[in-house]
Amino acid sequence: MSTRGRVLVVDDDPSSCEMLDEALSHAGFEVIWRTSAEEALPIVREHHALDVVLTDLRMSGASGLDLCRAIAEHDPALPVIVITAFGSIRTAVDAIRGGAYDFITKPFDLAVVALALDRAAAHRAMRLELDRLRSRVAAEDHGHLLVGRTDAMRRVIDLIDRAAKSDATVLVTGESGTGKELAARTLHDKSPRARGPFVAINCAALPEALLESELFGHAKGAFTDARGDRPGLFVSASGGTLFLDEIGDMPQGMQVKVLRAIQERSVRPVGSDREIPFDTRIVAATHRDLEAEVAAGRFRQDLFFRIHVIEIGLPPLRARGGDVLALAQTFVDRIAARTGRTGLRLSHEAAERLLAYDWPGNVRELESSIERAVALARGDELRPEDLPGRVRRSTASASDPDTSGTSELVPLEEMERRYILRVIRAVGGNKKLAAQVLGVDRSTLYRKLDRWKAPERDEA
Ligand SMILES: Nc1ncnc2c1ncn2[C@@H]1O[C@H](COP(=O)(O)OP(=O)(O)OP(=O)(O)O)[C@@H](O)[C@H]1O
Repeated sequence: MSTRGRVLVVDDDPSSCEMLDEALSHAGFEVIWRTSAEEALPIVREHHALDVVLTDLRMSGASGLDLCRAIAEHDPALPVIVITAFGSIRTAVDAIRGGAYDFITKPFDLAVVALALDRAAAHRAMRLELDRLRSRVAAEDHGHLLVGRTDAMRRVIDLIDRAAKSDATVLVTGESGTGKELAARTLHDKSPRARGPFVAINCAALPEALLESELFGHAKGAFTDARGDRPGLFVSASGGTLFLDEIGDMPQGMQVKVLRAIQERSVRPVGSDREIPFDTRIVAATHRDLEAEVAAGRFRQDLFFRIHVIEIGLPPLRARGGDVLALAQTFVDRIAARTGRTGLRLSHEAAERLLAYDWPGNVRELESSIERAVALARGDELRPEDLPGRVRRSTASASDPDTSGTSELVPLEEMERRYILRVIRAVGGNKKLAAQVLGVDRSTLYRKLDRWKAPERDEA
């Protein structure tokens, strides 16, 4: 049976308690009563389902005000209504200052008491709902955290921390799904601009004309649909960060305009002759090798230098094996928090498959594999059969073409090729670092890779 709420009545006069009990129960409340603050407090501590406390102010022993303070400490969302003698408004004011939600003066009308209780119970419900939403948002915020304990990720996180302190333009590089956008967002969140907007746009997803008006804005009448002036993203991200995703895919015509905007720190909206200044930090990202794009004449060198002030390179997931399970666990926990399935866990066998697989789609692929596994799992344990086929079929030997410990006899050049690819993989695809490890210069490394004409991923 649903009631109007559960009330704890506290009064040192048992007959008052009995009277309130009878009247309020009759009005549809569930009543518990105690004749002292000392006896009431354990009820507050143990009774989690209380909606409101109704207490007399003056009692022998601890006062209603003392009770108020103790409750505020133990359960600040539990409202307390104090009953004061007529004419002692000052004490009522003191009670409110001491944390009481409301006060009622004696002699009271029972209908007024019931209304005050209703209001307090509704307030309690709202506070609880707010707390629940807050913790959900906090859990989602948690989703902004870059998970990573391997050296490769620690270096990335350290670089983000340092870059966040400056206002320099940053280029985030890495294969698809390695967390470039998340890194950009983390950089923004850690920067002095954190309170400003974080605006992201995918430069590869829009046709050139649309991209231009999105980035720079347009004046009223600039084209058929332009019914009013509209600021572009460079301007609307002022005070914050503009994330230009897939900048390597931006058409050449736009590259010139973006370069000019970054240099001048102002934009001219489409169809306008007015310059609008902006104060926006630029973070760009690409999955392409921009240096190679510059060499091939597809990306402007001057723009490359502008955006390449600090480079944050995200290693592919296969180069941070130690993070795979931590990430998987994070995704499992996140789904568990979202759905209330607190018992979800990875089986040992499933964990082994996750470790053996080489994740060409990187963290995004891992995330979607976990989502799928949770959706398919029969119980709380995620089993290998819940994973996508390609992950399920992976075995350590297939994913780690080692150069040692194999009975296969191969020509020296093949051995060299395998070893070079392995080093490249181990350093997260960073060719400069790979060349250093191998003790050759970068051009030698590129020449060899060109000769084999096999992208290193083929091997993985
Ligand atoms: N280190 C990490 N910790 C936690 N979650 C991560 C991490 N890296 C990536 N993710 C998650 O993986 C997914 C893909 O990340 P994100 O979109 O940032 O990748 P991306 O490199 O920008 O991808 P694309 O190149 O395809 O745009 C997101 O859901 C992101 O939250």
